[in-house]
Amino acid sequence: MKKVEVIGIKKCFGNLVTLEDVSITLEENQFVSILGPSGSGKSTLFNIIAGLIRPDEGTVEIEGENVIGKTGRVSYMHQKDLLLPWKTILDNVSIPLILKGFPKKQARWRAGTYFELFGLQGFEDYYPAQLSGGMRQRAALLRTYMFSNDIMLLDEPFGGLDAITKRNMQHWLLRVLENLNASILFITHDIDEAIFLSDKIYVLSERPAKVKAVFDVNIPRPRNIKTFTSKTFNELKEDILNIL
Ligand SMILES: Nc1ncnc2c1ncn2[C@@H]1O[C@H](COP(=O)(O)OP(=O)(O)OP(=O)(O)O)[C@@H](O)[C@H]1O
Repeated sequence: MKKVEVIGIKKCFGNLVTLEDVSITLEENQFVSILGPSGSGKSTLFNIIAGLIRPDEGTVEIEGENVIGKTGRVSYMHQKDLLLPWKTILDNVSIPLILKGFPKKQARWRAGTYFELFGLQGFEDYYPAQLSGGMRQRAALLRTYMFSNDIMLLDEPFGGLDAITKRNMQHWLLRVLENLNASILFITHDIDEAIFLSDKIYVLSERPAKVKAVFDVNIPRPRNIKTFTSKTFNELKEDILNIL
């Protein structure tokens, strides 16, 4: 089933054309990456899918429903999605449930049931500043997941992490996703990350961003450290590098 269908999106800011005829499809339980140069309009595309801004042309359908200008249907993690420093991790992660109307106690209980899966068990009462960068990102991802369990837009969630933590987070994310029912759109600048995580990769051009190429990632799951050195991985990487 199609979870998200973006059709022919065009977006200008004044005279600046950022997106030009962009079409993207996300199927149920798929992991789809959007790879593109800085400033090409990837975040703008997510803002349009999330209903935060309106395109000049084109439509966005979520499960067949037109959602232009409608928020609340997907969960969205921004590049620098900060946890509230004055709230504990458990309270931070409970926020979406409280916004949805759950009483505080029930929200905390429900959010708490995911702490083990997200590698945060035992840190419920810590404050964000007391956690490592990787743990903070896992908490931010869990909070995102609490918004809407099925469709997540992740805008470079590992962009600010060091190389080793980033690699660990990529492996962790794949393991977690095996246990969750989620369809994911993922923005990244990192070709290795896109191949390792995705079922499909859209490569965007420089601004105005158009879809330059679409690659299916035919690498079996579960994937592991050996994936990075496999023949299929490296052939695909070469194909993508040739396009960029
Ligand atoms: N509200 C706005 N008003 C005017 N220009 C904007 C607005 N939002 C974005 N832009 C411009 O549109 C272009 C695309 O921005 P966007 O943030 O979508 O790019 P991006 O591909 O996500 O970049 P990065 O990878 O660096 O985050 C940029 O040139 C940006 O300056």
